[in-house]
Amino acid sequence: MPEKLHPKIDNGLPRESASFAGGTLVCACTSKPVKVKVKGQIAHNHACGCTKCWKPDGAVFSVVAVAGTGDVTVTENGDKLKVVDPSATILRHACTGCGVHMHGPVERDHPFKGLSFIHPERFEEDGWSPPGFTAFVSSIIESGVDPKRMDGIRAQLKSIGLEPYDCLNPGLMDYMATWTAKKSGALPA
Ligand SMILES: N[C@@H](CCC(=O)N[C@@H](CS)C(=O)NCC(=O)O)C(=O)O
Ligand SMILES: [Zn+2]
Ligand SMILES: [Zn+2]
Repeated sequence: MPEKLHPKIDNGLPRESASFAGGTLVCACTSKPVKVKVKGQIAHNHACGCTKCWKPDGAVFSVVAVAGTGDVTVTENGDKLKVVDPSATILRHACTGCGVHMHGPVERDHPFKGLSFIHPERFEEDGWSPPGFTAFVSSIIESGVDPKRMDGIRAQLKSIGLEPYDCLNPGLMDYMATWTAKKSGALPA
């Protein structure tokens, strides 16, 4: 019996459209939903197993991607948003009505400064770039997943083509380490 990992990855990955030029993220409230416009295609879409990223009911993983913070604009009912943890790197703005995280800018000195984390499943439109890997897989245990299920879950992720990593993927880990090395002087800036 396969695990229910996330509705957008359990029945085949969503298809990217070359004509997708951005769209509108909408929260789950039936009245006065929060709307956030995103310009352009998203980047680094992935499944994330950490306890901090928003997941739909019943999902083991979140699906989360980034856009340039300058391309992300709250257009409706932004007064319903509240930052979940102001001390976190990602300032996750959650809807106080339904709990969906609508955007999460990184504003502090960090390799991801200037990027905003968003959940593309909340787009009204199709065509966004599908997830390409899975991050923070071991962290699902922190949400209560029995460690005995991990081998099966990792195998399932591999079969979907979402290579499981316990942190980020090698490309992003190298990018962050390069930023840190340039800051410390270990590599030339
Ligand atoms: N094991 C931790 C990992 C949390 C974590 O480091 N999450 C990553 C992936 S979203 C991150 O970059 N967090 C930065 C933040 O939460 O601001 C958990 O599951 O809570
Ligand atoms: Zn809402
Ligand atoms: Zn996460």
